[in-house]
Amino acid sequence: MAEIPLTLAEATEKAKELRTQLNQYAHEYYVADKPTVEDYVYDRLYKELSDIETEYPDLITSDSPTQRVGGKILQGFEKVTHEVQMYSLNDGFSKEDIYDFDERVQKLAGKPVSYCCELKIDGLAISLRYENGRFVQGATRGDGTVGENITENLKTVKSIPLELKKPISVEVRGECYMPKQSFVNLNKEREEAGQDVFANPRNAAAGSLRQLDTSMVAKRNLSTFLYTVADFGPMTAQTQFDALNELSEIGFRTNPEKKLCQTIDEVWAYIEEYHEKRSELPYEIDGIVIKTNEFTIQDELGFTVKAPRWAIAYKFPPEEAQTIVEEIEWT
Ligand SMILES: NC(=O)c1cnc(OC2CCCC2)nc1N
Repeated sequence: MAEIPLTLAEATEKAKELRTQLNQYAHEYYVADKPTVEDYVYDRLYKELSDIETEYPDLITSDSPTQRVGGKILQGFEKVTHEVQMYSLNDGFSKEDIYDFDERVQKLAGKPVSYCCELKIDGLAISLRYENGRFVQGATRGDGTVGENITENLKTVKSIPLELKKPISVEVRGECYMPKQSFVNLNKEREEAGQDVFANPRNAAAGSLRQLDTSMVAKRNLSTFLYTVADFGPMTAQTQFDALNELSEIGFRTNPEKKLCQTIDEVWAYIEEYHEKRSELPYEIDGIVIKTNEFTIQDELGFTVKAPRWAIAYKFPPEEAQTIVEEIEWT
């Protein structure tokens, strides 16, 4: 039976209800990795909202899930200057490098230091700015000072919230990456279409975010892990570990494998643990990032021109990265 058309007032109310419900389901699926409904439930509500928006285009809002599919053809990417520089990391390649780092930090800090250890996601660094809870700008790292405005492309990345859980103004940074399985599927498609394949998931993510057709980006199944707060706004975390939890509380996807270590021996054990586990992860990592946990100590130690003195990236031996992807291709 044909639905009786809604009045504008009914449609306005219904659209708001559907948006809230759909955005909650999308958060559970793409951010929390804990979906509570089957896809068909989401799809049915999505169609209901899409039909209302077709009937009443004025009801379309920037945080409507229908805006995630892209559809804009960009002319190019404008430049963005990062108010807070996006630093890179000094690298370590051996156990000795990591223990030397600990010695330097303990000496500079002049007191016991705890470390927040994080998997080093092998993707593309991005910066996201929110005003009163709304996503207003997304940019690449570029050279650390000037990056490219890729806001429209990032709006199609489902794990990036268009609206935070609190109406706060913050700037956060993290990694945009392509999951291993999505990488394998994309290369299979490209091979069948006679196109060049991507060498690795990082290149595939970078290539996807450079697309000028935003509907292409929407199809690439990119995801994110956020790990830095550049502008805290009203956020209160005093340590890196708490900041990661606070990022998650306001709606961002953060990596669940983080560990707070009280000694460098614990750090080294964590490095060995994930050197073993990396092939089982659904995304590529190229090492482990070790950060002094307390922000007071980070402030004391500060930065060199390019990188913080209070962090180091332990890099896994590169040759294994290739094997990991080859193994995946045969599954
Ligand atoms: N690829 C990563 O997963 C990653 C990269 N960088 C950082 O922290 C840097 C950022 C600026 C100072 C410390 N953390 C990470 N987890």
